[in-house]
Amino acid sequence: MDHELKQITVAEFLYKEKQLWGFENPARALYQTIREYVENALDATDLYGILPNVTVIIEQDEKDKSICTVTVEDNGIGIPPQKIAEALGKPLVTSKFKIRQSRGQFGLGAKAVTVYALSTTGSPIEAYSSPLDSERVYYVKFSIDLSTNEPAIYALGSWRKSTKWHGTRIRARIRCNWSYARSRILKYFEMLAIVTPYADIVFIEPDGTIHHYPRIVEKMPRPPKEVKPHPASLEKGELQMLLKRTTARTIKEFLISTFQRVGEKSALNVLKLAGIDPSKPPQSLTDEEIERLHKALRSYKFPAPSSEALAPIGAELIEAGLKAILKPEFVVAVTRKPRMHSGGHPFIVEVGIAYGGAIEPREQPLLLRYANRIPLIYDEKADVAWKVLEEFNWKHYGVNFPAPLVVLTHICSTKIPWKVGSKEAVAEREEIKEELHLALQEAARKLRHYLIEKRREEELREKISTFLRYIPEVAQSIATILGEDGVTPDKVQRLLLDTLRRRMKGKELQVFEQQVKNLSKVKIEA
Ligand SMILES: Nc1ncnc2c1ncn2[C@@H]1O[C@H](COP(=O)(O)OP(=O)(O)OP(=O)(O)O)[C@@H](O)[C@H]1O
Repeated sequence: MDHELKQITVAEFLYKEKQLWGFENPARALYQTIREYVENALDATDLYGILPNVTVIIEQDEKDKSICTVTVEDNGIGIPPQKIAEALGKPLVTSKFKIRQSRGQFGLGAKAVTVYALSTTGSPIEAYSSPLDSERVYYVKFSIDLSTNEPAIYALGSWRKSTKWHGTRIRARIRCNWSYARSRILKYFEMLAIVTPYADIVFIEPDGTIHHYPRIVEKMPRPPKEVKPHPASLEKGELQMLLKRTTARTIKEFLISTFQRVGEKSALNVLKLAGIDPSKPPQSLTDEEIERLHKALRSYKFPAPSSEALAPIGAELIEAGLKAILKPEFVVAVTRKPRMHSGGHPFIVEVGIAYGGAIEPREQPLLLRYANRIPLIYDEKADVAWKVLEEFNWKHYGVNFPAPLVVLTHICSTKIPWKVGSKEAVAEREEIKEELHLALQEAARKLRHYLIEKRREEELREKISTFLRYIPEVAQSIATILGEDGVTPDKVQRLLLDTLRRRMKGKELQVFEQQVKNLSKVKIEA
């Protein structure tokens, strides 16, 4: 039997399996290209405490409308000159293999665009970058050599800067379908503006139409900190790798220096549980000992992981974003406390609700999903947030459909359990599902309270207006019946209103005064 084995490079894999990375057709590929570049632009700014300015331009070829050039510019930290081609042209190279929340996670996004450009138009990518504090701008024109998995460089250059700009500008020429992708891309920017109200984003369509999402707040969420791994979060393979690489002299020292939440006492307890001598060198552990250590780390009750590596958006910013973009009459947001999923990965769930105002009534709530501040647009029904929303009973919260209701969900974590590499749906994890449900309940309770108040006010308005409708007539009749000098309908009306006023207080009085104003207006006009 012929059993020929062949190994392909990661670049070739990206080339052959485009659909896994969101490049399955020209419309989706255009959207995915924008996403990958914009998310890199935001990671290069807000993760480092820089208020982002991001410009995105799509141009269509004059002769062939199915070819687009996408340009994305940011004011981020830039890429060191000698690393530009590698960062954007060598698969699995990333600065984000850290335990800290970021939009990027795999080290593949920009490379998937490079490969897609190569496979559809054959064009290289052009990148300009000026790192923070650099006097120069660096230019690289590159692609990927599929057979070696290395960047293929076509041109290099650098020059002195004439402005203070720092950041990265990247340009890709790809096969696209602008008219099919347009609505999704616009939705993406709108969703992005909601959770990034501290960014200034400009998007220019091929016909020159400019969409500007201005910065509406100057305050940014605190950038997340890099932390050590939590001992319960590791797979056995990862533990093996760390044991191989460590410079610690004993296994006890290894545990204390490698992980968060492990001190002298817990290290000794875990090693006792695993039956391993604390003075043993880490590299000398047998496979069986590693297995026992892994089990002991998983079962030992360590304190919960630090949430410093997470950067939730915060209720205040979510509310500001929802208000600015959707113009609702009511908005509320909830940020839950940190928890762990899949053993030891910390996560935080946030939920926002916007109701009424400019929101169109729909048969079901409009769901806006986010993970690590990335808007998620495709594969809605495969997402854990969709499941939670589907099972939610809105009747308990006084909402009857059709209703003008938008629900925003945000999951942030040092490790988002993505369903596939294109990062469009979050997999179901019991802990995440539970938190989403609790956050939704908390926000929906506030909506119910608002709706009850609103209904009460409407009833009150109705009651008072019925009252007031008859007052001029009654005043007129009383004045006529009394028929005394000086008892005018006006005087009687004022007397009646004062009597009513004395019996009211709070909201009731407020509504009454509003309606009295209208009443006298009608009279004057008449
Ligand atoms: N605009 C940018 N500014 C600064 N650095 C950038 C920029 N774009 C890319 N990089 C660097 O290039 C690296 C690789 O980017 P790439 O999009 O391939 O992967 P990633 O963002 O790390 O992960 P993912 O595949 O999940 O998106 C990034 O980790 C970052 O270090």
